[in-house]
Amino acid sequence: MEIKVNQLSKTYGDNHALDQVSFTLEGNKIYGLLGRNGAGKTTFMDILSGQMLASSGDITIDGENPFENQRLTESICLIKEANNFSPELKIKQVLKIFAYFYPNWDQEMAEELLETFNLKQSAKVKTLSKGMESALGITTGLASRAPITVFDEPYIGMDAPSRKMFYDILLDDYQENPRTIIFSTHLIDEVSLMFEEVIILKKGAVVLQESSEELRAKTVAVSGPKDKVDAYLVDKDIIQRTDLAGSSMAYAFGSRKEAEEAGLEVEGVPVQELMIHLTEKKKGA
Ligand SMILES: Nc1ncnc2c1ncn2[C@@H]1O[C@H](COP(=O)(O)OP(=O)(O)OP(=O)(O)O)[C@@H](O)[C@H]1O
Repeated sequence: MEIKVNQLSKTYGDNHALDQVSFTLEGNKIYGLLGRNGAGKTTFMDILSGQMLASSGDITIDGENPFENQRLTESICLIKEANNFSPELKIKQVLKIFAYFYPNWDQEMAEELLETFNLKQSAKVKTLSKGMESALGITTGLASRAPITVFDEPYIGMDAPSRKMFYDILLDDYQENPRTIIFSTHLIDEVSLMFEEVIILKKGAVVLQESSEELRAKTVAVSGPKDKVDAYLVDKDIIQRTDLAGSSMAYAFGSRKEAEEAGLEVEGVPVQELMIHLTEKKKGA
C-alpha cells in the first residue's frame, strides 16, 4: 500500500509537532522512522493510523484518508510503547478482539508467540510486567499481519534476549509475508540492519529519507594515518572524527572506492551516528 504524505502539519498551540512534511512510502518494506525526543514520530504514526487529525495537509493510503476510515483502519495495526490493551482483559480476550478486527489475523502464530514469550492466555493484562505487556503488543502486532504494521518503541521493559527473539521472528515472518512495517525506535544500532529505508525527523521536518543501500553507498567510516585521513576528508561533509596518536578515524559522506584508493581502512557508518549528526543542535539553532 502506498502512503503519501502531503504538506502534513500538526500544531499544538504554537508548537509545530509536524511542519509541512511531505514524502512517499511505496510500501512492502521495513522502514526505520528515527529522530530525537519530540521530533514528531508518534504524532506522525497517530495520524497515519487514523487516530488523530492533522492540522493541515494530509496522508493518503492508496489514495484514501485514514481518519475514521473503517476499511483502512483494519489494514493498519499500530502498537505503541504502552497502554495498547484494557487492563481488565485476559490475554485470550485480547486475541479475540484482534482476530475480529484484523482480517489477516494468524491465530496459530499468536499462540506460538505467546508460548515463546511465556505468556498465559488466562492472565489478565493488568497482572503483566512491563516487558510481558510489550511481548503481548509484539505478538498482536505481528499476528495481525496488517498490510501496514507500525511499531512505536514497542519493547519497553523487554530484556535483550527477548528483543533479539522479536527481531528474528519479525524478519522471518516478513520474508514469508511481505508488508509495510514502520518501526520507530531509539535502540537504532540494534535494529538498523533490518531497515530497508530510513526516515529521519528533526523538529517536525524530514531531514533524510534514503534507502539503506544508498546510505551505505554514500557514507564511509575511514581509518588510517592522520595525514591520509586529512587528505581524504578535505572536501567531505564529516559526520564524526576521532584522532589518536597519529591515527584518525572518521565517519563522512563519501565514496568507499575513493577511500580505498587513498589507502584507508573502510567500513560502514552506524545509522545511529548518522542520526545524531543530522539531528544535533547546530550553533545558534
Ligand atoms: N497532546 C499534546 N499536547 C501538546 N503537545 C504535544 C502533544 N503531543 C505531542 N506534543 C508535542 O509535539 C512534539 C512531537 O511529539 P511526538 O510525541 O510526536 O515526538 P516523538 O518524536 O514521538 O518523541 P519521543 O521520541 O520522545 O517519543 C513535541 O514537542 C511534543 O511536546
